[in-house]
Amino acid sequence: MSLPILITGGSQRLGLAIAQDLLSRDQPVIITYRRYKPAVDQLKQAGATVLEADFSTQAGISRAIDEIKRICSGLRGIIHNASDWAPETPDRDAGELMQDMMMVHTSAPYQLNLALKDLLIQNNGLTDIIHMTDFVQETGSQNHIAYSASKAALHNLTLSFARVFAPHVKVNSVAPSLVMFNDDDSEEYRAEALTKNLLGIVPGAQEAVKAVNYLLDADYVTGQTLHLNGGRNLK
Ligand SMILES: NC(=O)C1=CN([C@@H]2O[C@H](COP(=O)(O)OP(=O)(O)OC[C@H]3O[C@@H](n4cnc5c(N)ncnc54)[C@H](OP(=O)(O)O)[C@@H]3O)[C@@H](O)[C@H]2O)C=CC1
Ligand SMILES: Nc1nc2c(c(=O)[nH]1)N=C([C@H](O)[C@@H](O)CO)CN2
Repeated sequence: MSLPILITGGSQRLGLAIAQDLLSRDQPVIITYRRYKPAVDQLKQAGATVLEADFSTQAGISRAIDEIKRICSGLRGIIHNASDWAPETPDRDAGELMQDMMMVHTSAPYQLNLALKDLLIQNNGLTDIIHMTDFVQETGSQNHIAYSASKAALHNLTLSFARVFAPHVKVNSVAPSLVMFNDDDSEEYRAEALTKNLLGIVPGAQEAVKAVNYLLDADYVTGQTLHLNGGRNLK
C-alpha cells in the first residue's frame, strides 16, 4: 500500500479534483477541510481520510499537525492547496487581513513542512511538497495585496525547502492565474477574463491536476514554479 498524499483544502474545486484523480489511481489521500460539505463524505466513501482543519489560528495548525502525526506512518507528499482569496475591503481590518492571509498561505505550510519532514523522508523514494501559489506571486495585486504578499512568501518557502529537504523531497510551486471561475463570477467578469491571456481560455480544475501529476512523476524538478496562466505574463 502506497503512503498517502496530504492535500489541504481538498473539499472543493482544484483540491477536490486533485484528490479525486489520485484516488481514481489508487493513490491514498488525506484531505483537510474547513467547512463540511457533501464532497467530504464523497471523498470518504472513495477511500480518502478526511480531517477538519482551520489554518487561520495557531491552535488549528497545531491540532492538524498532531492529528496527521497520529494517523500517519509516512507521507508520499503534501499539497498545500488551502487558500482564502480575500480582498482588501473598507470594513476589513488591514492587520487582521494580513494575519489571516499569512497564517493560511505561509505559516501553516511552513509549520506543516517542518513538523512532517520525517514522515516525508522515511519514504524510500522521492517525495513531494507542492505549494499552490499564484500568478501574482511575481506581479503583486491591486485588490488582493495581503493575499498576494502571502503567496509570494509561500513561493519563497519553495526556494528554501527545496534546498533544505533535498535530495529526498522535491519542493515546487504551481502558480495558476485564472484556472477556474467561481460560481458567482458574472458574465462580464468571465468575458473580460478570457481576454487576459494569450490562449483566451479558462481551462478548469483538470489543468491543476495535470500540473500536480507532472511534478509528482518528475525526477529532476525542484525549487521550480509551474506557471498555469495561458501566457498572461506576455499580454
Ligand atoms: N481557482 C483559480 O483560478 C486559482 C487558484 N489559485 C490557487 O490554487 C489553489 C486552489 O484554488 P481553488 O480551488 O480556487 O481554492 P478555493 O478558493 O476553492 O479554496 C480551497 C479551500 O481552501 C479552504 N480554506 C480557506 N481558508 C482556509 C483556512 N483558513 N483553513 C483551512 N482551509 C481553508 C477552503 O475551505 P472551506 O471551503 O471549507 O472554507 C476551500 O475548500 C489555492 O491555493 C488558490 O489560491 C491561484 C490562482 C487562481
Ligand atoms: N483560494 C483562491 N485563490 C484564488 C482564486 C480562488 O478562487 N480561490 N481565484 C483567483 C482568480 O482566478 C485570479 O487568478 C483571477 O485573476 C486567484 N486566487
